[in-house]
Amino acid sequence: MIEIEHLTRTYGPFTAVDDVSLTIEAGTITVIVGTSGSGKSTLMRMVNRLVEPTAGRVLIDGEDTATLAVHELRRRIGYAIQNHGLFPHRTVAQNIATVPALLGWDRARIAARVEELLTLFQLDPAQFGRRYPHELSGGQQQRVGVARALAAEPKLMLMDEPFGALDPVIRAKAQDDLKDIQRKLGTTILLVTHDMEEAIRLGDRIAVMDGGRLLQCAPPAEILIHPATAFVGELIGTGDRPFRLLSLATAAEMVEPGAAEGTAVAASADLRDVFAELLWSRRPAAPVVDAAGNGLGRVTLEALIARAGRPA
Ligand SMILES: Nc1ncnc2c1ncn2[C@@H]1O[C@H](COP(=O)(O)OP(=O)(O)OP(=O)(O)O)[C@@H](O)[C@H]1O
Repeated sequence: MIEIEHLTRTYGPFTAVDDVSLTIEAGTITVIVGTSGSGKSTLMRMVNRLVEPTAGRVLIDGEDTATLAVHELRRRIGYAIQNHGLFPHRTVAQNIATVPALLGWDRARIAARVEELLTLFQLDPAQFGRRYPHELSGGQQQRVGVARALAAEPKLMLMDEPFGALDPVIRAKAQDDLKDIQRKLGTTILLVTHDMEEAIRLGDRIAVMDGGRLLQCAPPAEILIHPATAFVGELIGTGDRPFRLLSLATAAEMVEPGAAEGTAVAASADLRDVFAELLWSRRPAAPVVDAAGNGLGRVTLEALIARAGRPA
């Protein structure tokens, strides 16, 4: 568990982060969103002490980070940033191996981990492991940056716009992969993004910042339905609200008994995609199947419309 208590950072007369308190439960993803310059990166960097707080403190599993040696703290925390920060004179494999090597893993274990991560991020280990960062595209560098941050399976990951340079298809895949890895390892993640879709897709909780202050920190549905201020509502995008609300649930949660015609939708499909499919194919309902293709029932347009509205 991460406890951020009254964190403040000033630069001269300017307050970049203003008395922010926030608790992040172990094994959850908290996504920080906010306008440019609202203090998101500064808040995150105070967790691994790339920026020292002016006031306040951060506790990791009850331990005050100010009492730890900085290198010790950073070794424990994975850190992935938009411009990836790869070491230019080390190969991709060496970059990913950085923290495991510091931790004294044996060579075979490191090699296996590098191969596993490159494969996970769809980079052929034989081809990419030996290359240098300048021999990769921006999106490939970014994936290597995330792989490096994950290499030693840190319990806590800080991610600052980690998927910013990825195209929408790879981005969605990288987000799904991150979520899978996070569930599998129980990693706690604090992630900064400008992309509200990403925040809703990944966040167990979304923290909204403005002018250095934390305006609201709550699960996505709560933020969508009850934004704490008009600014939070604006940031979350009022025009997209019904669709974003639908995107939080899957067909499995809305399945009802009965038949329907046409192509089936997967139980794991999110309700926004199901809604789009029904509108596009001009159907009042679609059959729902599980991963093995067994029929589970149907989902209806009527039920989706009811679900997309603000709860009474
Ligand atoms: N070293 C510094 N000296 C002075 N001001 C700084 C320093 N670092 C950050 N700031 C200021 O603090 C504010 C918050 O910066 P921060 O990088 O945390 O914002 P952000 O929300 O992450 O922005 P963005 O979304 O644009 O990356 C900005 O106004 C920035 O100019």
